[in-house]
Amino acid sequence: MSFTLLVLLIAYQTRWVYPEIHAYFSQAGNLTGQQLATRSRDYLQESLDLLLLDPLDAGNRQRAHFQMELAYSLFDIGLYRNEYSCTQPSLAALDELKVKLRSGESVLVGDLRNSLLGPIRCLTEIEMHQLDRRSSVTSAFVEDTRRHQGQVLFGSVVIFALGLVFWWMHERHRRSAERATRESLEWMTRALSDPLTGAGNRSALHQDVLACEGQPMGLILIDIDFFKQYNDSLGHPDGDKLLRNLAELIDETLGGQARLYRMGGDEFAALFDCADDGVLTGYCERLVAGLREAALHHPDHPSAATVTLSVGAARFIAGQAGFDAGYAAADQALYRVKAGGRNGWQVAQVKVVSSSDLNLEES
Ligand SMILES: Nc1nc2c(ncn2[C@@H]2O[C@H](COP(=O)(O)OP(=O)(O)OP(=O)(O)O)[C@@H](O)[C@H]2O)c(=O)[nH]1
Repeated sequence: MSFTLLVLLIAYQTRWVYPEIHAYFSQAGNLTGQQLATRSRDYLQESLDLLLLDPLDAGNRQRAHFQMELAYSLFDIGLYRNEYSCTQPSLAALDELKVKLRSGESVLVGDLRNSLLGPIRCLTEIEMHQLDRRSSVTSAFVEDTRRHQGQVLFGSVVIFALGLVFWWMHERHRRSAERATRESLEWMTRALSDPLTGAGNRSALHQDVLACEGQPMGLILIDIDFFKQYNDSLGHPDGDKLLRNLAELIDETLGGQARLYRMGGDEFAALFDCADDGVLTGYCERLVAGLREAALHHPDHPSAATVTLSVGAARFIAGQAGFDAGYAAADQALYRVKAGGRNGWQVAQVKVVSSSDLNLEES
């Protein structure tokens, strides 16, 4: 936009200002009219000087005649004849004098004054008038140039200001778009995460599985044993603290390679790329070992002094059907651990050739 305005300003300058400048300089009459009159007057002055020196001397008369011819040719132009009334009588007086000089007729000093001083006065008048005209043309040109410069300066300032305004509007728009994107990202993150532990929620797990469509994945379901008793004995705030600590512990234990989710209550899930059962077994063992090492005190555990977990795991091919089957298998494995007295882990064997032929087998 600013660029367009700048181009228009330049076009205006080229179209309107420069032709005006040319027009001023092409007024040859105004600019040279004074010079012709000056030169013509000089020739007449020389002619007068020669004749006053000795009006009878043939050489003087001849040279004076020559000077008069020169003066005459510069004096006898349309501009002077049309605009200055003294021109015609002056040319006539010069014609008369030239005839006298050519014919050898005697020329009186009084005649000289009438014949030459008149034209000299006329030329002086023309000279003065042309000078005035030239200076008025020049000052009009200077004034117009100043006005145009003012217009260009004003235009440039306006264009600069418009540029600033457009930049500011663009910047404002960009910032508000950035803020909206950031807010919607934050909102989406909040919508997909558990506010207590910061882990993902059930929707996030679902979304992540679908994003890995077709890949072999591992799923571990983790449930705290006797968490109700923990809460009852230490209170819910401590129960919350345990949930947060466990989320961190599981994350660290799995080496940050698994994504962690809180499925609700005291149940967590871990999801990771998993090409074979060895990886799944390895993760379960690391979990149990990590928890044992942390030795988190449980004041009301019926069979242990520390917090224990029940873990069920399964492999599956990512996708809706594969996940449903894998989740059900891991959940059943977890149930079997609970039923078997808790504090342990089990891996459900699932055929993972394709999502259609997933098949549960107990490990
Ligand atoms: N502190 C706290 N407790 C919660 C939260 N969500 C659920 N609970 C509690 O977790 C407990 C879950 O109880 P149960 O489902 O019986 O599980 P459990 O006591 O661990 O028993 P088992 O799993 O059979 O060993 C309940 O007492 C819930 O009140 C929470 O966000 N914070």
